[in-house]
Amino acid sequence: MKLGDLFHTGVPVEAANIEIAGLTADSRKIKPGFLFAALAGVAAHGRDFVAQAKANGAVAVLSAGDLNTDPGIAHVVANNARNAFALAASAFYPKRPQTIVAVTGTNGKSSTVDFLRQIWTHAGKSAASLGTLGAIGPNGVIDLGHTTPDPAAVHATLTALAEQGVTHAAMEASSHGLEQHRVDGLTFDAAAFTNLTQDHLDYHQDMASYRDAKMKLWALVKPNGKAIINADAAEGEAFEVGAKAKNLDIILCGWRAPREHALKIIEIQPRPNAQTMNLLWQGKEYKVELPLIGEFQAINAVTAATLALAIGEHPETVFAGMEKLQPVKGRMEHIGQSKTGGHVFVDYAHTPDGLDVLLRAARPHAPGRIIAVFGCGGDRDTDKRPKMGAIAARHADVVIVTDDNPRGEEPASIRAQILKAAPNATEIGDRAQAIREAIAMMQPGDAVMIAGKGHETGQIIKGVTHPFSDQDVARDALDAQT
Ligand SMILES: CC(=O)N[C@H]1[C@@H](OP(=O)(O)OP(=O)(O)OC[C@H]2O[C@@H](n3ccc(=O)[nH]c3=O)[C@H](O)[C@@H]2O)O[C@H](CO)[C@@H](O)[C@@H]1O[C@H](C)C(=O)N[C@@H](C)C(=O)N[C@H](CCC(=O)O)C(=O)O
Ligand SMILES: Nc1ncnc2c1ncn2[C@@H]1O[C@H](COP(=O)(O)OP(=O)(O)OP(=O)(O)O)[C@@H](O)[C@H]1O
Ligand SMILES: N[C@H](CCC[C@H](N)C(=O)O)C(=O)O
Ligand SMILES: [Mg+2]
Repeated sequence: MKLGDLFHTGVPVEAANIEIAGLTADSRKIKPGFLFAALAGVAAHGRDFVAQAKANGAVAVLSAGDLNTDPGIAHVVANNARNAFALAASAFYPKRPQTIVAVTGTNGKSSTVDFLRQIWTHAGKSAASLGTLGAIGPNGVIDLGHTTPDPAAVHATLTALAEQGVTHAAMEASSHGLEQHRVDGLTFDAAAFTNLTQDHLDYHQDMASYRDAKMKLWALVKPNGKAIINADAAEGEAFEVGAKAKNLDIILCGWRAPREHALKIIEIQPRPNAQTMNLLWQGKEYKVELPLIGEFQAINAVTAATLALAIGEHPETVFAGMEKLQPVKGRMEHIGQSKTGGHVFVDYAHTPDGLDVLLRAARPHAPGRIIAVFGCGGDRDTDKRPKMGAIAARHADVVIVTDDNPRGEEPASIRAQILKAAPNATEIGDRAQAIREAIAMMQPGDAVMIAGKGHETGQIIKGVTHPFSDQDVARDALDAQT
C-alpha cells in the first residue's frame, strides 16, 4: 500500500507513492519498508527511537511534528498522531468481520465478550472475542499482549479473523486503549458499558478522567447504533447521558432496567452449580437455566445477551445459547473440592469492587468460612490496596495477604499497604505457599477464594515473568491432601 493511501493529510507530495510494507509504533518491530509512528508516551518518546527504526529499515515516520530533528526519511505530520496512526492501521488492514461490538467498564469486559462469542457461536455464527484472554476464534487463540492492544495489532488481528471467515467479533475496550486511541478507525455496530468503579488511578488523574476515557467509546459507535448499559451499574446514568448526546439507541439491561426496550432481570435463583433466571424481553418472560455461579456472571451474561439481541439475534436462540454457556477461565472458576467438602475457586478480582462482588458471590457456596487469598499488583493504582484489605476483612472470615505481580515494587511494601486495613490477616508473601496453607486449613463447608490473577500463567517480579498458575498450585494442593 502507498503512503498516500494511509493518511488523509500530512503526506509530502513527493512521498505519496512510497510503498509501505507494514506499520508499527515500536522501533524494535520495524522491518524493511515499514512506517514508524514516533509517539509521545508515558515512559519514553518515540522520537528517541527514529534512528533505530531507520536502521531496521523504516521508510517513513509519522509524528505530531515534535521530532526536534529532520528524520531524513519521509515524514508525515499529524496534529493527533495516535489517531492518525490508528486510521492508517485501519486503512492498511481494511478487512474486518461484518459485525463488531465493543465492551467497556471496570469489571466484566472479558467475561461479557467471551459469553457473547459463545452465544453467537451457538446461533451458528463464526464468532470471535478479543481482549485480556487474547483473540479467541474458531481457529484458536491469538495472544494480544494487552486487553486492548495497539492499533496495528487491533487491525491486523481483525483482518486475520476476517480471513478465517469470522463474521462477528466482540472486543474489550480498556480505558487505556480508548485514551490512547488504540481502537480509532473502527465503527462499532453496538457497544456496552458494564460498570465504573475504582481502578487505574495511577494512569488516569481521577475518577472523572477515568470515566471520560471510557465514555469515548460512544463516539466510535455508528450513527443510531446501539448503546447497551447495565442499569444497576455505578455511573450507569452518566453513560446514558453520554450515549444520548451521541444519539445512540439505548437499551438497558439488569435488575433496574425498565420493562420496555430493555432486557430486564425479574428474578435470579442461585443453585449449587447454576442460576435460574427470569428475564423480560419485548413483553415476554423467558426462564433461563444459566449453568454458571456468581451473580456477577449472570449480569455479564445478560449484558452479552442484550448485545446479541440488539444486533438482531432471535430471542429464543440467544436464551438457548445462555443455557449452554461455559465458564470463563479464571473467573470464579471452580477448581475442586477438598477432602473436608469445601470448594476452591480462582478469580481475577483485582479491584475493590471486584473483590467485594466476588466475596459476596462466594457466600452461598460457603456455609462455613470464606478464606480469601489475594494481593495487589505493583506499579498500579496504590490507592486500591487498603480498600481491598478492608473489603477482604469485612467479607471474608480468614484473610491471607500474599503477592500478586509485584512488578518493579518491593512486595513487602505492597503487602503492608493492604495489611494496614486488614490487621487480622495472615501475611504469606510466597503465593504458592499462601494457597497451600489456605487449602490446608479448610474445614467442612469452607470456600477458598484465590483472587487477582485468574487466567494468568506467570508472576511478574522485577521485570521477569516466572511461570505461575493459581489453578495448578491449588489443584496440586488438593491432590496432595491425605
Ligand atoms: C501506560 C500504558 O498504557 N502504556 C502502554 C503504551 O505505552 P506508551 O505509549 O506510554 O509508550 P512508552 O513506553 O512511553 O514509549 C513511547 C513510544 O516509544 C516506543 N518505543 C519504546 C521503546 C523502544 O525501544 N522503541 C520504541 O519505539 C513505544 O512503542 C511507544 O510508542 O503503549 C505501549 C505500546 O502499545 C504499551 O506497551 C504500554 O503498556 C504498558 C506496558 C502497560 O502496562 N499498559 C497497561 C497498564 C495497559 O495498557 N492496560 C490496559 C488495561 C488493562 C485492563 O484493565 O483491562 C490494556 O488495554 O491492556
Ligand atoms: N459485572 C461485574 N461487576 C463487578 N465485578 C465483576 C463483574 N464481572 C466480573 N467482576 C469481577 O472482576 C473480575 C474480572 O472480570 P473480567 O475479566 O470479566 O473483567 P475485565 O473488565 O475484563 O477486567 P480487566 O480490566 O482486567 O480486563 C472477575 O474475576 C470478578 O471478580
Ligand atoms: N488489566 C489489569 C490486570 C491486573 C491483574 C493483576 N494480577 C495485577 O497484576 O495487578 C492491569 O494491568 O492493571
Ligand atoms: Mg479483561
